[in-house]
Amino acid sequence: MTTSAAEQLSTVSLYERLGGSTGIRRIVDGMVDAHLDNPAIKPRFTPYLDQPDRVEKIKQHYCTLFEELSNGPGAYDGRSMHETHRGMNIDETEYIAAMDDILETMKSLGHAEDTRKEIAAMLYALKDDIVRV
Ligand code: HEM
Repeated sequence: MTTSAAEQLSTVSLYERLGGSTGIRRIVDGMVDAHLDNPAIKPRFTPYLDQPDRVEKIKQHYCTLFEELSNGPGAYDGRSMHETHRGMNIDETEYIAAMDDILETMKSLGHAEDTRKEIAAMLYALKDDIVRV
């Protein structure tokens, strides 16, 4: 009996499909580079460039968030999404721009469409804690 690609996919956890902790770090590095190159949201992030320690901490928090969302070993230990983004007055256009950066980074790293869609759905579920809070 042969196993279809869809059946094989369903047996590999999202965390594994992301490439584990190393793969997640690659996504986060690419995503931050993309944010810094994206005119829609770049000004939000450039002020942190002279604080490399803080950028590294934010990246680590992003990594643990992705690990937790994908049922990997990491547990998110940063501030809540609401607390982190409260007072920034982030609008929908910025939110979509950030999502696009993440999904385009994943695409360029070779992640399958199904995997990208799962991440998109997870991130979209966080929207109400990030936009206009
Ligand atoms: C796609 C949805 C988003 C997710 C999952 C997300 C997640 C995160 C995480 C995990 C942190 C680190 C929190 C910490 O270190 O305690 C963070 C920080 C930050 N996010 Fe977001 N974010 C999203 C969208 C956005 C958008 C759309 C903007 C603005 C355009 C934004 C601006 C920031 C800034 C400026 C920080 C640094 C805050 C600080 O350290 O003071 N984020 N975000």
